[in-house]
Amino acid sequence: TQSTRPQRLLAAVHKKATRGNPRSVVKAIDEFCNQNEWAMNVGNEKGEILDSVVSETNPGCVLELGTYCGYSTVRIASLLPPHAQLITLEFNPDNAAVARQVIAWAGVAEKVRLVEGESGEWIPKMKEQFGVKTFDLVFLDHWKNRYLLDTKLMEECGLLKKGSVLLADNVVCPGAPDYLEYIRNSPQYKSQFFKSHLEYTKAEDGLEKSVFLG
Ligand SMILES: O=C(NCCCCc1cc2cnccc2s1)c1cc(-c2ccc(F)cc2)cc(O)c1O
Ligand SMILES: [Mg+2]
Repeated sequence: TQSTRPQRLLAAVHKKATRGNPRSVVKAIDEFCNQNEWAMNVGNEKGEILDSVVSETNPGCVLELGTYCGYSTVRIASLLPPHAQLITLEFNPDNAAVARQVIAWAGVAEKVRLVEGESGEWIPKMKEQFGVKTFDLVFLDHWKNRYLLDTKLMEECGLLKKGSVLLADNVVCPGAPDYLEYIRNSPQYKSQFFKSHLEYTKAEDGLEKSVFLG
C-alpha cells in the first residue's frame, strides 16, 4: 500500500535525525520539506519566531492546537523549563500516530501530552481532564476558521489569565481574517504581527502574537 506524506516524513526523521536530539529532528524535517516534499509544518523561518516567543514567555503550561507531525511540538517542548507541560491536540489519528513517533524520537515525550480530538470538544475539558488551571502560552495552528471560536471558548472556560500569550500561525496564508479583526480590536489583547513567509516558500505569511490583558 502507498505510504502517506507524514509516513515519508517520519522515515526521513528515523534516517537522518539522532534519537534524543530535538534540533536534529527539526533539521531533518526541514530538509525533507525543502528537498523532497512540502508539508504544513511551521518551518524554520516562522519556527525561529516561535522559539523566541516560547523562550521569552518561559511557560509552565502550553496548549498547541494542531500537532500535524509534531514539528512545532518538538520545537516548543525542547525549550520548556523542567516540569513544564505541553498539551497538543490533533484530530487526524494518522497524523497523531506519526507525531507520537516524531516526539518520542526527539526525546521530549515526557513533556508532551498528545490528545486526539477536536478543539471544540477538548478545550472545555482541559481543567477537569488534565488539571490545567490556565495556559501561559497557546500556539494556534489548526483550522484557520476555528481560531476565533476557540479563543472565545478559552476565554469562557477561564483558561487564560493576565499575561497569557496567544501565538497564531498562518494569519496571512491561508489567513484567519475574523480572528485578526477580533484580536487586534479587542481591548482585552495587545497584539503584534511578525511578518514572515509560508513555510518552505517565498509566499507571504506571518504570526500574530497577542497578550491577554485580563
Ligand atoms: O490547514 C492548516 N493547518 C491546519 C490543519 C488542520 C487540522 C486540525 C484541525 C483540528 C481541530 N481541533 C484540534 C486539532 C486540530 S488539527 C495549514 C495549511 C497551510 C497551507 C496549506 C496549503 C497552502 F497552499 C498554503 C498553506 C499551512 C499551514 O501552516 C497550516 O497550518
Ligand atoms: Mg500552520
